[in-house]
Amino acid sequence: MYAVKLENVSLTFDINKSTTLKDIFLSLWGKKNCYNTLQKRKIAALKEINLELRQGDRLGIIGLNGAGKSTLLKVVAGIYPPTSGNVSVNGRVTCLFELATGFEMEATGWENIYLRGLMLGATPREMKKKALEIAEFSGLGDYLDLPVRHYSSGMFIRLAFSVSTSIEPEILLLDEVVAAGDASFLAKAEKRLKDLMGRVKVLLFVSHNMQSIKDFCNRAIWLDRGKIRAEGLPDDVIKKYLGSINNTDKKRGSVDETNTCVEACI
Ligand SMILES: Nc1ncnc2c1ncn2[C@@H]1O[C@H](COP(=O)(O)OP(=O)(O)OP(=O)(O)O)[C@@H](O)[C@H]1O
Repeated sequence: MYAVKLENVSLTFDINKSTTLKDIFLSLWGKKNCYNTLQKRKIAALKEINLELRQGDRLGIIGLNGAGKSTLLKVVAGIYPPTSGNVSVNGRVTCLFELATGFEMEATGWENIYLRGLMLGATPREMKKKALEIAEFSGLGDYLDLPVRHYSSGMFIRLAFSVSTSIEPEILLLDEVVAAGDASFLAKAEKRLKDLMGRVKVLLFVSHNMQSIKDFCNRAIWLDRGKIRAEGLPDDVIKKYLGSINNTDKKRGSVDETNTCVEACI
């Protein structure tokens, strides 16, 4: 039985860009046609992705900036519906990205611990048992009695990270950039995260750190302009990816370009 299955999944973002003052000046100088006040663009973030993950699969997702890695995680999380294709997920999903979103601003830290825990699939009884441990890990002390609208962004992250990592996920979606609060919190957060990544059954892990991909994953895909360019064992996929970067580097002298497919510009 699969845990995650993507069949021919494509996702295109429609972007409407208003004409700016700069565009108008450029059009006056004949540098740009500015008849349309709204320029329509399509960004093909994912193109015909096929993927099947089972228990024990720990998938590393690599690729240049803009290749579609985070979008892929968001499609699996159900945050973005695909433009075409099918996404099926069997199991409790925990997302460790965009941690600071989804709080009830008028509710206290304690109340948000319960609400988030329930949203992540824990039962009320489980949450009663876990709440104290979560509160302790967050280190937020008396702040937990206040509505979270009084929190700093670092405090949000502490709270969200503490809850999300205390509920045992079946499928863990992780974007490497988990800015987990200040230095004092970061050390214990990293340890907890590594423990969780080590024992979770199904992992989708986006990272630019190739060593982390090798350490935590047993499969990998290289996304290139929204398409899977290579898949297989992490070592092999990383070799292909880094090889292509070196080639591009030699040809162009730099690789700091984005890896996005802007399909149409009307
Ligand atoms: N909400 C959105 N609206 C419009 N375009 C988007 C949106 N989210 C992502 N994109 C576009 O989709 C493409 C893929 O973005 P994505 O964030 O998935 O890339 P990434 O591989 O995660 O990049 P990075 O390594 O820089 O984090 C980019 O061109 C980005 O501009």
